[in-house]
Amino acid sequence: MDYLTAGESHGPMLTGILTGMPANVPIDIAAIDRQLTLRQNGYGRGGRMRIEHDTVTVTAGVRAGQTTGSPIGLLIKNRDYSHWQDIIGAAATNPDHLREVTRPRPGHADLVGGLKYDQQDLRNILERASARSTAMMVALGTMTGQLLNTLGIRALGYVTAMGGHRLTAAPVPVDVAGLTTIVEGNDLRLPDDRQLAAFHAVVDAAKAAHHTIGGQFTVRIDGLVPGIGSMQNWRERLDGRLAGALVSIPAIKAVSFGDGPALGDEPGDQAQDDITWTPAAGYGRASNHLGGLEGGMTNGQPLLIHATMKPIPTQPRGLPTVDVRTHAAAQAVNERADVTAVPAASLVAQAMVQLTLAQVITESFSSATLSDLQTSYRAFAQRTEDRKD
Ligand SMILES: Cc1cc2nc3c(=O)[nH]c(=O)nc-3n(C[C@H](O)[C@H](O)[C@H](O)COP(=O)(O)O)c2cc1C
Ligand SMILES: C=C(O[C@@H]1CC(C(=O)O)=C[C@@H](OP(=O)(O)O)[C@H]1O)C(=O)O
Repeated sequence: MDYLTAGESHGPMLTGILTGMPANVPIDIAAIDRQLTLRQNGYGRGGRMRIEHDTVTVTAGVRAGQTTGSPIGLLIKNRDYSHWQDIIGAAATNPDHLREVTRPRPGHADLVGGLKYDQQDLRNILERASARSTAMMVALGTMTGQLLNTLGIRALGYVTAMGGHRLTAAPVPVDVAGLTTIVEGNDLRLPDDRQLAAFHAVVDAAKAAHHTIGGQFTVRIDGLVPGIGSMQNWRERLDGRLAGALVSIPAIKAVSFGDGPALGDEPGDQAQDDITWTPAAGYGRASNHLGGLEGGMTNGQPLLIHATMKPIPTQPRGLPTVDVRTHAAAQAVNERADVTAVPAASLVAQAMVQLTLAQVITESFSSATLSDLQTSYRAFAQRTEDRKD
């Protein structure tokens, strides 16, 4: 399984291609559109999200609601393109250099991308570096999530901190199924909606002060059998693949598992998860400090992955920079921007986890068709289950 996207932020559309999906997987396009809407709806997002109404069109690989095993083509239109087609359309000449960017924004790809790709108009860099592409990642990830659901695997991304303000209590439901209703029912993807007003106030204060905020989120995955991933070679370690996928999301600067950085401070005997066994449940764990991963493999506990998003780099006041035409000191261009996008990022991370797990699982088990995959996955699960007695 592999996937690619193409598309500029203000170009006509985003394009996605997903190869390696088994045949005969039921695809619910309306459910993908619901996730696209959730990605757009986070409190603290900027004016662009009032222009777009993301929906996906499936152009290949799905027939009558089921995958055929062929490459899947997806597209999401950019409504904003109607304002940009004379500026960045493939045939546009833009003789008046409208919306040209020569004052690169610190924290963005603008400067280094311009140097690397030898572009005088840095818009040619920022258009592609923009996190607009994450809309397509959510469409692709949700589609692979529908495959994972058929194996009993469910993932959920939710927010735990914004602008230095943290959730004050542990979330009440402790499984993905219970958490999903709460998380998808509020506009900050919080697992405890009683704390929504306090988080809204943090976003409002940032907006009023004309600055931006980042935060932290968790992706939890339930239903994975032990033994997904491998300790054999570094490329096969699931922790490495998940971490790589998550830090590839724009603005994600740290990823950890289980107790994360706190593990470095804990005494050794309290930082592991004691192994238990009962005739009814087989192997179990007394805790989940390690977030469900040992030796680069799932251990049957829920996966708990945490990530940190830096504050949105575009600043309403424009940070100090240099004009690339003159090398004179300048104020960075102020593109329209979000105050924060941590809720959206938590959903993008959920999608990246879904894509990564679907890749690893289809690599590990026979997967030409959904029934091939279900048969070989269940046989593997059964073999490890049988070790209970
Ligand atoms: C969902 C989402 C929305 C974002 N919105 C903005 C934005 O409105 N303005 C901005 O400057 N950066 C935004 N970013 C972050 C930038 O895209 C990102 O910081 C930039 O491309 C540089 O990448 P890096 O931070 O990984 O180095 C957003 C990121 C995500 C995931
Ligand atoms: C378009 C999206 O996010 C964009 C990501 C982004 C950036 O620099 O990453 C900058 C902003 O774009 P614009 O300048 O058009 O307002 C965000 O709105 C999206 O999430 O769909």
